[in-house]
Amino acid sequence: MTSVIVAWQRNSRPTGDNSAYPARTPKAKLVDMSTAQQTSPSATGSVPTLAISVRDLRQSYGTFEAVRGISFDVAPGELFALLGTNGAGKTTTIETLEGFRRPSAGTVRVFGVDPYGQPPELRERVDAVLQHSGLFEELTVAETIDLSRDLAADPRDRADVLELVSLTDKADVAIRQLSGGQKRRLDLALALVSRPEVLFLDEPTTGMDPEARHATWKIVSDLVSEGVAVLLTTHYLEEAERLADRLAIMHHGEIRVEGRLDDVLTGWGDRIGFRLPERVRAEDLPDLPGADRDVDVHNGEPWVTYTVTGEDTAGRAHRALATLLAWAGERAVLLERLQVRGASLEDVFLDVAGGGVADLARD
Ligand SMILES: Nc1ncnc2c1ncn2[C@@H]1O[C@H](COP(=O)(O)OP(=O)(O)OP(=O)(O)O)[C@@H](O)[C@H]1O
Repeated sequence: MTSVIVAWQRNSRPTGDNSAYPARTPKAKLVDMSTAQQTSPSATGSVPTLAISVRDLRQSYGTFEAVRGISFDVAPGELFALLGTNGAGKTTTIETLEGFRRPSAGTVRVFGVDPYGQPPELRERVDAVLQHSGLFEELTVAETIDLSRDLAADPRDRADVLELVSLTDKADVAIRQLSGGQKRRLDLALALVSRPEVLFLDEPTTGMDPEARHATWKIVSDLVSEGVAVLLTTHYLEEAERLADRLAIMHHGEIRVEGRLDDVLTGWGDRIGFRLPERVRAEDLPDLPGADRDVDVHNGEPWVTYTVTGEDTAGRAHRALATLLAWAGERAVLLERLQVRGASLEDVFLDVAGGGVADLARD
């Protein structure tokens, strides 16, 4: 009985729910991960090729609409990163996919099945690292893992799981004595015990030191290589850059940008930047063909950025740079710390957070 409570608590949201939680029950069926995704039928009897499918999802808390008509898919062996500003609706989306909330409108499917209430055919195949883990503070690490193992049909060995997350030397330590980052690693360990085919990771590396974070990235990429579908939310953009096959950026409940990282960054243009020379006024800077100019303050210094977007970005950035260098040469102006670079995910994110971006790179 205790183990059921632990598993339920570990996957539950503590407050403010808008629907009753379905209690988790012990897992009973053995799942062969190598074949399950090809052979498990959907509710309609067809063989779904998508692990996760979200269509026109809307989710409201009372009169407040937290998720406003989003759609995306995740295939087996793919990691999809859901990024976004605070309160954008990422956790709400994951909780809906986990089966904790019924959509206000639209549909969500996991292997073709409606996840609401965590139906038995999905319990075997899905696990999560949620933002609020709900570990029992008085239990040891080993006892906690064992309780999760009791619920799994084909659990990983306790020693293997502990080694995977580098908690072997903490096996006999009580949860209350773990650091925040160690607790997060234990959360991940618990999600790995049951060998899930779909893994929801809601800010899984928050509180981890850089080494633990890198180790977690390796674990997650190995899982994806083995065919696991992962839906990740994170505020660490580097994490998304390292792990994501595709990503979406949410803002105010909507997906504003979606696509493969390379496509998104290419669509966001190239940047030519330099420190504003002392004897040049911002209004005296040249207009460069096909480039938008912006002057602001970076690290306390005036900084000029020309952004080139649209068709043939590379060619136009090249021509803009040539024009700029000719202008500087004619005036004997030195362009300090001159740089030409592609857009970063941070550029895209900040544009989205600042509003005013057009949807781009949508599949
Ligand atoms: N139980 C709830 N009752 C009412 N409003 C809620 C509830 N849960 C979330 N919200 C609101 O819904 C919006 C989306 O919240 P959500 O937690 O999904 O965002 P998020 O993208 O995960 O944010 P963060 O990055 O800060 O974790 C927020 O405005 C939040 O205040």
